Amino acid sequence: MPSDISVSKTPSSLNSGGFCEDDECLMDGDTASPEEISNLSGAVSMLLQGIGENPDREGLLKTPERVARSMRFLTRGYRQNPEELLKKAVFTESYDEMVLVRDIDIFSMCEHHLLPFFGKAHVAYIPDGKIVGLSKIGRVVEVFARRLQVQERLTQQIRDAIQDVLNPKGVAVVIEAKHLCMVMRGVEKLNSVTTTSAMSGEFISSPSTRSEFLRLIGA
Ligand SMILES: Nc1nc2c(ncn2[C@@H]2O[C@H](COP(=O)(O)OP(=O)(O)OP(=O)(O)O)[C@@H](O)[C@H]2O)c(=O)[nH]1
Ligand SMILES: [Zn+2]
Repeated sequence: MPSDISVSKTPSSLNSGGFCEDDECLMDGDTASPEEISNLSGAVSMLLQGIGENPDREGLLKTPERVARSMRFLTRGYRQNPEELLKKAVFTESYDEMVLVRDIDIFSMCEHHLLPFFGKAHVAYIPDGKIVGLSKIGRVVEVFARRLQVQERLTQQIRDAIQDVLNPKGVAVVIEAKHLCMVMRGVEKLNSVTTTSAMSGEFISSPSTRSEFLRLIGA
């Protein structure tokens, strides 16, 4: 097992819900203890042996720890609280037209094969007295994307978090993504793109609002 493991945060920075409480961790930090990295590295080492590799050959010596840290990064959304993130930048404003953040890059991992899916998210809401800092929309997308996912659930979780914190007149989320489990293995459909949507409030009740949103994202 690697002996030179440094950690950016101790488990004591986690609250009772398992989420990080301080700002750095809420945004980007990791909370891995040496023991967690060590356990994960051990599992990767077994995986290497399982595919017939020799984890002790030179090129693979540091791979278990690298993969452990990489997996922690790719799943860091489990340790971040999306609602707390959004609440950090909620402002009172009378603006009541649609706010749309388009073309947000997403990288997630399918829970079936642990392979990436990636693409764009488009997120809109219609404020009802409260707006949110624009970057927080991208951050909330990131929190849910950095977990093992299916695209449908990812889409709904983003909608629900924004709806719950802002209580706006409506939220709309569309995700367009390419799944590597359908591209580099399995059915091997290189150009397939999956689109999912989740909406609430006026995006459901008002066909013109929904159409405006779909037109603005070029759907
Ligand atoms: N609905 C949905 N399905 C997904 C997502 N990511 C991967 N999948 C699918 O999950 C399914 C798992 O099906 P299984 O038959 O259990 O697994 P498999 O034998 O590896 O399937 P193939 O990919 O068809 O080879 C596959 O159809 C994948 O395409 C996602 O985000 N949403
Ligand atoms: Zn998959």
